[in-house]
Amino acid sequence: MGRNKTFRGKKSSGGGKREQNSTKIQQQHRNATQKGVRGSYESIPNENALYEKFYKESGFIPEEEWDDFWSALKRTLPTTFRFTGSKGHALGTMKVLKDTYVPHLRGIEWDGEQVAPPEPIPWYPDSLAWSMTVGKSTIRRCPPFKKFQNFLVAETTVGNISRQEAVSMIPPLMMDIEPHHTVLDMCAAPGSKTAQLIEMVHTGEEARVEAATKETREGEPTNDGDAGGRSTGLVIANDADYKRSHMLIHQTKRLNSPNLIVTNHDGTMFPSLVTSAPGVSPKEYLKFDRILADVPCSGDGTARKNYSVWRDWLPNSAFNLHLTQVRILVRGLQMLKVGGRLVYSTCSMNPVENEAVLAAAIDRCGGIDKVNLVDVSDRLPKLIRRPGFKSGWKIMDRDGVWYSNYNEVLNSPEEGREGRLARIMDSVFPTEGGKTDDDATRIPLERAMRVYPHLQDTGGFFIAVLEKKQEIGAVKDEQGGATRKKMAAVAKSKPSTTTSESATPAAEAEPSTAMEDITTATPEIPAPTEPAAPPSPGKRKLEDEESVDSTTTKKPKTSPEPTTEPVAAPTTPAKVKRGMTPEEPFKYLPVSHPVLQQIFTYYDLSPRFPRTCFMVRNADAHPARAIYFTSHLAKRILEANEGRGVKFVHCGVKAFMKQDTQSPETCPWRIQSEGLEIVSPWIGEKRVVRAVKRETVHALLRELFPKVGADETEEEQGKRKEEEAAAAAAAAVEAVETTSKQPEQKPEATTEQQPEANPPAETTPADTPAPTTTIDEIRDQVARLGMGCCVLKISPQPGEFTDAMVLPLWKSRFSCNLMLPKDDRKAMMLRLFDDQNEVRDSTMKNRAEWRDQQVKEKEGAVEATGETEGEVKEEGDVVMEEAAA
Ligand SMILES: C[S@@+](CC[C@H](N)C(=O)[O-])C[C@H]1O[C@@H](n2cnc3c(N)ncnc32)[C@H](O)[C@@H]1O
Repeated sequence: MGRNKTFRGKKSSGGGKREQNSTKIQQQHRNATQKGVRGSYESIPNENALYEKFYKESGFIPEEEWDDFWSALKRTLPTTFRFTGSKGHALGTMKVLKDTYVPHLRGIEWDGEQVAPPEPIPWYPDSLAWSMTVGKSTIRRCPPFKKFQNFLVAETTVGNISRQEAVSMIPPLMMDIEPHHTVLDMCAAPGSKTAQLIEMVHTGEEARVEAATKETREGEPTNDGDAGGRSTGLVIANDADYKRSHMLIHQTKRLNSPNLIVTNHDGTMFPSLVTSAPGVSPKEYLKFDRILADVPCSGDGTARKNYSVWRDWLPNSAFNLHLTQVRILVRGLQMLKVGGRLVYSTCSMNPVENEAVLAAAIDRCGGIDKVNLVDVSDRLPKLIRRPGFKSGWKIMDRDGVWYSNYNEVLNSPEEGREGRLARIMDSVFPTEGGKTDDDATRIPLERAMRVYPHLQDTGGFFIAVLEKKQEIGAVKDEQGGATRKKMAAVAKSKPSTTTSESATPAAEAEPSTAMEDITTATPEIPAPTEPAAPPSPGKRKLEDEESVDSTTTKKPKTSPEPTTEPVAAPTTPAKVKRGMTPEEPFKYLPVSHPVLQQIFTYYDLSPRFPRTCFMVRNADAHPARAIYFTSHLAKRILEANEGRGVKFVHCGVKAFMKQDTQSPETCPWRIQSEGLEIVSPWIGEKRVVRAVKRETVHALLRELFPKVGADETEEEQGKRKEEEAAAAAAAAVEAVETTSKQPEQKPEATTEQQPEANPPAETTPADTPAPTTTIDEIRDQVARLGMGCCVLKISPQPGEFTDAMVLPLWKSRFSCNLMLPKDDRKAMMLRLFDDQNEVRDSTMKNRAEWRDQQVKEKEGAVEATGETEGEVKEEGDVVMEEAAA
């Protein structure tokens, strides 16, 4: 790295004179990108004269590579996906792909052509990310691919696989996250990278927890600071858009991380978070070990999947975003610990949004003595990339006129400065050009990484790793220079009609305190206002969004004017827009709370388990429905910042849910499947069922209510049928609730580029005979258990499973039931047993007959679903209702 980049671009015509052909180009562009054109990707021509001119004439791409670059940009992007979850789990699922599916997908010829099987992405560690180029129609019609697709869909639905663009996976890999790190993801929605960050914080956790549980259990006091082997780090995922911050919750939910907080703030003014206890003076503030600033950008590197780039791309989109990008980066650097790392990334290839942003932000923070770029050229050696530009880039305006420096802009015809050029700041131009390589003040911009579509058949991307060397102190004022003042005045007098107004607030609107270093300034939090309406133009096309919205032409919502006033502790939730729900408060339960005590006793929970981290979401701190678990640090932050106006949107994993029970000896708090991995290592043997056999798991998956216990008397049979009918009714209501609870936004799993939305089990005839299975191995154990919730622990054994597993089980009087969502059940049957059969409910017929009889007897007085009234039904779990004892 380090070669000075030269550009072959057409020389600027002096003072920015309009090129002769600019009007023609503009007209061509307008014709090709008529506003309001809607339609499928295929119906939009992959043409945009200005876009082509910009990249061709700029010289960013070496001439000999131009044809490859340009044709790659026009090709459909390969489908790429990543195995998610804890590393052991992800590796296990990946192994199924590798060993079971890929061998059957090799050497296939379809419609007279060789079809390539999926391949691991060469630079992604442990082969956990894969790519495939096979077309949709082949997937739909070619049986081995169709079967493979069923596997992909099932695993994506349950969250073991995430579709994510290959280049988007790079920034987290550059962050070197450790399990104790505090991490901030400043612009996080929809959350593909947040998911990676969370996975990284939890690296090695399973083994650490297992080791911790093997330590002496008896007589150890509850230790508040002891995480029982759990990771002590934290991820704060933030997005300025309220709705999108909720997409983050959906996207990260499957990871069940108690070490995650979701916030909703404008990243340019992200509030300083207090970590010291209330009343402690001086206050202590959170600084981050790692920050990701995956900022809003023009997205011109996403043209292969985002047709709006072809339709709408204009060079001035980048000018509009540049200032917001600089501000987000500067704010991130302020909040970074000395020695900490910040990764800056965009899916744009334009230096205005990349190198120019880095140079401006580093300059504002005091130069490379304070913040420098890290040389990561030895990282991910199989990733082919190009170095960042040292200098030499030029700026093109919307008429296709090139400018080499800011003077050319200032000296351009009057109409330019007052109108079409008003948003060009001097910081979009190179500043390092005059410096030699050994100049101690030179910012080594070449240490950044540029990824181009033609290099490894990906999208375009930009990544830079920054390290904070010293505290920053007060940052330079962006309005300081005379030219900038002039620019700001122009911008102020002439409100923009472009799409990025709120993304580029006039410089003077920014509260200076928000830009001061938090070690030297009184931290301020913008007063609670309506949920921040973010600058939308930079919203990168979601990996999961296949809607046809433009990223560059959408009229943004207006951001509320920020205020620098310190916030008096609000007693009521912030006012919210219609249709948005105010967040419930987070209230931690004292260990002595009778409900917690009941839970601890019933499950014989180890005293080593961090008992102080259970909380509820209501102002009365009343455990009415759900009890959540969070990490210690999340608790500290939520409590220390209560009443400071910080917009916490989400935190905590549901650990226990309230269940209606008629039997007094049954604990009404069942372990929620989300919290199973957290709680199960610490519960006592009296609520554990142990198994090793594959057939036991298969039988429990295939049969909804396997019978347990001895032969029943007639009276017992009646009771069992009563229980099962109630359970079936509950499950029916649950299914309805689960469907209606789907969030509005599509999760990543349900995209157009997703392997065909062609649900496997419903539409695919079973191609495997129903095996004979039995739960004999656990029948007696289950029969001896008291009714209610317990966990099934499956240990690895030669010839059976190779990995340990834990599953939630509900023991009724005469039957048991794996409390798994339907999708999880199906995915497991396919993954573990290659079984596409429907789940069986052999008691259904009996129950239906019995219920009909009851209904007749009561003259229709009892509606099946009415029997579940008052019961808590939670998304994803099959709720079991106990029969009256
Ligand atoms: C490129 S997307 C982020 C993609 C995300 N990192 C991922 O991997 O899924 C940019 C995001 O920034 C958000 N955004 C825009 N302006 C922002 C601001 N001033 N502060 C914080 N977030 C902002 C947008 O709502 C959008 O969700």
